Amino acid sequence: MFSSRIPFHRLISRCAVMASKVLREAAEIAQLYRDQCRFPALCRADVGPVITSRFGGQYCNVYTEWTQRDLERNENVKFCRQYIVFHDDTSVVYSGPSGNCTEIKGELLSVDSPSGDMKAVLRESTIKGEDKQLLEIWHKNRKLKCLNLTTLNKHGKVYEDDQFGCLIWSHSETHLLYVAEKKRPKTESYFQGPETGLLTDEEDTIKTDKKEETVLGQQFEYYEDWGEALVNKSSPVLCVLDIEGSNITVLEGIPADISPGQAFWSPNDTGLVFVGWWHEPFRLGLKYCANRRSSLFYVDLASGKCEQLSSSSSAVCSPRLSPDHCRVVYMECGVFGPHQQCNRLCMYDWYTKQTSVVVDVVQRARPDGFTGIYSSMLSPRCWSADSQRVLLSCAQRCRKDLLVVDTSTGEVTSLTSQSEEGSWSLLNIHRDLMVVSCSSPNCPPDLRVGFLPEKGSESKVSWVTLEETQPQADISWQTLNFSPPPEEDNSQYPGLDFNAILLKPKETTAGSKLPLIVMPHGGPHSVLVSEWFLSTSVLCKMGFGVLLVNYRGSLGFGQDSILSLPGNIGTQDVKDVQLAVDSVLKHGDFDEQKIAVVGGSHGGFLACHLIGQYPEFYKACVARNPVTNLASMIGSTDIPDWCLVEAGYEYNTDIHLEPAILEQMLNKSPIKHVSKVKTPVLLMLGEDDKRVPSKQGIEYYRALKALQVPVRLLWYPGNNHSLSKVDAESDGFMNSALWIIQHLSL
Ligand SMILES: CSCC[C@H](NC=O)C(=O)N[C@@H](CO)C(=O)O
Repeated sequence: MFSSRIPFHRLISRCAVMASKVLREAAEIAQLYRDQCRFPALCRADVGPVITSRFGGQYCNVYTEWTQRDLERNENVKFCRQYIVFHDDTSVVYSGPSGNCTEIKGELLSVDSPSGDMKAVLRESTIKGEDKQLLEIWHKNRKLKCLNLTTLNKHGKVYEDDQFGCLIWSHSETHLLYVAEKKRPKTESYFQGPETGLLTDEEDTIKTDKKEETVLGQQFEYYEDWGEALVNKSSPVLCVLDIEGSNITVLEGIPADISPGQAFWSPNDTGLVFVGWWHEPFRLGLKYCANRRSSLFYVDLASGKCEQLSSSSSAVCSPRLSPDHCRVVYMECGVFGPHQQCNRLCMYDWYTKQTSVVVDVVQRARPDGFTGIYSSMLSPRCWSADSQRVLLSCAQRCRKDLLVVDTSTGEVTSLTSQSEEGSWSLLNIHRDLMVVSCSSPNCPPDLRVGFLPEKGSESKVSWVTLEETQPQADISWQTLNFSPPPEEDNSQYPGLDFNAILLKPKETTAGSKLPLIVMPHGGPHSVLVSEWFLSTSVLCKMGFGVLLVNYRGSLGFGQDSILSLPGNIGTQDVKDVQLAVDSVLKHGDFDEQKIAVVGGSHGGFLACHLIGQYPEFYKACVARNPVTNLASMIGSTDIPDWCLVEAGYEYNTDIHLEPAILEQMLNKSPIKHVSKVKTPVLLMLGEDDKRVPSKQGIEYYRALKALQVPVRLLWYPGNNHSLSKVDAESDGFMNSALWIIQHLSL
């Protein structure tokens, strides 16, 4: 059994040192997960008006909102905490919390008026057993008004999502703007209404001052929606509330083929500026898809005239008005093609009506290291006080940095590239006071404020921490860079490199080898930045090494890297991940027999590919809502264009699928390699996933069953693509960890 050339005692001791200690008991893992869940994440920050005290000192209030998983209540709780910041014109003099945390319940949206005197809240509430949406107006310590929007019945549900939703005060503070679903006709069956075919609903007649028509035979009408995470959101309308008169106007004049969202008041409140997405001939999923044809529009309130302000052939998002009300910045990228790309930062001059490109698409990293703009959204406010510079946070390779853009020169300067921390997120900026959050793979998010230094002194920003977090001493992390060997270089896009983040438990027994979990991200045009993740920190504390791979095609490395992948999925990305793993193994810290792969969506696609293409290598696999067969997915996903583009074809809404195209899609899919799989697979599927319908996972499950490869399927009702409900996420984590422990024989 043993080689005679190695003495038996040495073999025993070698086995003993090689076995690294991993936490295996379910109860202990659950306790660790529970402990790590106690670090909240920031989701919003607002800066209130500057107040000058009797003694001449200036101060302002910083309002923050946080979310935290509550495993006992099985929900994500949201709470707020406020801070007082005393400052002079350029620096923070004193700061501290003003009071404790308060849980926020039932609020869908809330916003202070520009002066800070009033507050508007959109609330959901159950009244006499029925769900209602209420719009409340608060003034100082009083609730001035509460409108029951559901009963008023001027429109459907108010949109509270990031894609379309908004709740915005007019500059005059007399009106509020929001987006809601268009009112639908009341319907009844041909066999339930009176024979006249037209009914009136008395209750609605009273509430809406108008006879409401009931149409017959349309109860089963299909309304397209905007896909994954935007279900039942079909036809948004812009709504304006006149606060004094409690009057709601649903805006007309917006072209019938446009869905409006992300709206705000124009200078002088003469009209509304919004992003309009074209929805003909049909709607495609919008979440994670910045590449949908859309433009900036202005609708004039007096005339109802609607004007298009940006190009008809691009995709735009996040328009933000400058403090002097003269200019609007927004991000723009190409239509169709990769779902997330390098953005252009554009600027529209309100008075000259001229548009300029402030920062263009970056094909390759510039000599100063700038790789382009990859933010999915600009922060609610992003302008410097003098309306000259714009601040944003975005991935630069695998680190999220704070960048300042000078709008007159297009010059980009990083505020954070020299810092030691992992990644930075801009929450807000107001009168040059920046509110940011900073985290690392071993340090949960903190909260800091600092003044934007004047141009030329950007590196001199001095941060004041309002909420501190401690780095976790038992986790170490590093960034690793990789260059593909010549035979894997992309001839169309030569010389591209990529990177990975490696997390390791700090304390390891000398000579022992760690088990390794490989995690490629989804998208594929997405990126894993060096920030805090709950699951990776728990796995690392359990005793695993974790390798997060940003293969070629990831965001943050230049547009060429993104463009190098479509047409090459299933090969280039798979080989990049394997190269990263092989390189890490060469350093000898990890046990080659104890490697697992975990991924969701396109990351699940890669996990399934890796176990098919490297059948002896991975000892356990976990796949969340994986893409397993592009050819069978194209007809059922909310983003069929993804299948064609990533398979290397152009997409048109009237595309006719040829057998050769379907064959290519099949060839690039993990199912093609399934007969070689030996690795035990844990599948986790969301019943309501519109992006990668659960049938993808089931197709793979059946194939593995037929091949007698160990497979287990976890089915999460009420969950969509992200499997992010608290019980699904925590159950998924526990089962993944235990699956890996079992099949790595730990
Ligand atoms: C047809 S679904 C393609 C995969 C999916 N892409 C975009 O939604 C994906 O990988 N999603 C990632 C996020 O980008 C995920 O982790 O869910």
